[in-house]
Amino acid sequence: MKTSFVLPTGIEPLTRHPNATRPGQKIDLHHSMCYGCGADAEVGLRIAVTAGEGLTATATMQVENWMQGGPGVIHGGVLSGAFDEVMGTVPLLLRRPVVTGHLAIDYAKPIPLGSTVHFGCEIIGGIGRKIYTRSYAHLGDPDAPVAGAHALFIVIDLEQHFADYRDKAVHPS
Ligand SMILES: CCCCCCCCCC(=O)SCCNC(=O)CCNC(=O)[C@H](O)C(C)(C)COP(=O)(O)OP(=O)(O)OC[C@H]1O[C@@H](n2cnc3c(N)ncnc32)[C@H](O)[C@@H]1OP(=O)(O)O
Repeated sequence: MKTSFVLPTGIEPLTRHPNATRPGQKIDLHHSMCYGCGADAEVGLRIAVTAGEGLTATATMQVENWMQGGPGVIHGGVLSGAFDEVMGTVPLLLRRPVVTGHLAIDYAKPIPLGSTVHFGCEIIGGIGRKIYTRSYAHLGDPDAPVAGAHALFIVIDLEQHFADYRDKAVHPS
């Protein structure tokens, strides 16, 4: 798939944490009100990410009517959010909390409402606090991708990063 995302030189391989989610198991939620994965979010993608071997994962998302952009197809921003969620979850296999620094999406085919989108994702490697990932999406045939993505995630200190915003957090009612 065509992309203009350029990986830097010097990326080093990373190692799965010994206590990471086992292959075939669902990777823990960010939190239950997360737009990407939370079961309690008022509006959300409700994506479940399953750990694969090594630093890989898979996920699925149902394309619901509220996700419409062009007539009959998913909005590009929704798909972008889905890639962000999938790729942002995989670093949990390293047991390192991250936020997105840079996200790049390649849209190859329109995705119809009512589809099930299947995602594959892997961590490419890292440089210091920078973790590089790639992902692709298909509608049932992995040899026919409909979109792809790359992202740079930055490892954060979880408490410090959100310290100024926690009083705004919403909780399940
Ligand atoms: C785990 C908890 C639950 C999280 C839910 C995850 C949901 C899915 C993921 C998301 O959607 S997260 C939400 C969207 N992202 C953000 O809100 C992040 C907002 N940005 C920031 O908070 C800061 O810019 C950031 C923490 C990413 C970086 O700030 P820092 O001050 O910690 O680090 P710095 O700016 O020094 O950058 C660290 C390295 O990354 C590089 N970098 C940062 N942003 C970059 C960028 N956009 N492109 C390329 N490189 C970038 C930067 O050049 C530097 O490289 P070097 O180490 O080589 O000097």
